[in-house]
Amino acid sequence: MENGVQQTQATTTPPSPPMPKVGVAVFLLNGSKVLLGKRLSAVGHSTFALPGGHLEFGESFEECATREVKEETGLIIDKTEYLTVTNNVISEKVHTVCVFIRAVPADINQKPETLEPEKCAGWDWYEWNNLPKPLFGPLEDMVQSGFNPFPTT
Ligand SMILES: Nc1nc2c([nH]c(=O)n2[C@H]2C[C@H](O)[C@@H](COP(=O)(O)OP(=O)(O)OP(=O)(O)O)O2)c(=O)[nH]1
Ligand SMILES: [Mg+2]
Repeated sequence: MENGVQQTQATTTPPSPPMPKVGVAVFLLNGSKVLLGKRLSAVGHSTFALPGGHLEFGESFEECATREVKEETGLIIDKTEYLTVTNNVISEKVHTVCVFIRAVPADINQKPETLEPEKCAGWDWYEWNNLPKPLFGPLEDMVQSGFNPFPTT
C-alpha cells in the first residue's frame, strides 16, 4: 500500500501454446473385417475412422481402448494388444500422437450401436480389402504404407 491506495495486480495468464494430445484408436477385428464409422466431429468430418478417443489421466492404453469402444459403440472388447504408434499433425491446432490397439469383440453377435450420434453417423464392419472412402487421414496414411492390423498366423 502506498499513500493509502491499494495496487491491484493484473492476474491474466498468457494463453498456453497448443500441445500434442495422446489418442488411442482401435482396430476391432471380426474375421477379415474391421469396425469403422463415419466421423461427424470437426476433425476429419465425413471420413471413415476407427473407434477411439483421447487418453485420460492415469489410464493404460488398453483401458482407454476398452472405455472408448464401449462409450462409442456399446461393444465389449477382448484380447487387446498394442500394435503401433503414429505421429499425426492433423491441422494447425490438432496434433495427436495416436496409439493403435488391436482387439476382438467379446461377443461377435453383439451389434455396434451409435451411442455418440453427434460424433459418428454409424458403425459398420468393412472388409479390409474393400475399405470405404474417404478414410480419416491418419488411417489412410497407414493403409497407404502397407500396414496390416491382422495377426500373422
Ligand atoms: N477415433 C480415431 N482417432 C484417431 C484415428 N487415427 C488417429 O490418428 N486418431 C487420433 C486423432 C484424433 O484426434 C484422436 C482422438 O480420437 P477422436 O477424435 O475420435 O476423439 P473423441 O472425440 O472420440 O474422444 P474424446 O476427446 O472425447 O476423448 O485420435 C482413428 O482412426 N480413429
Ligand atoms: Mg472418437
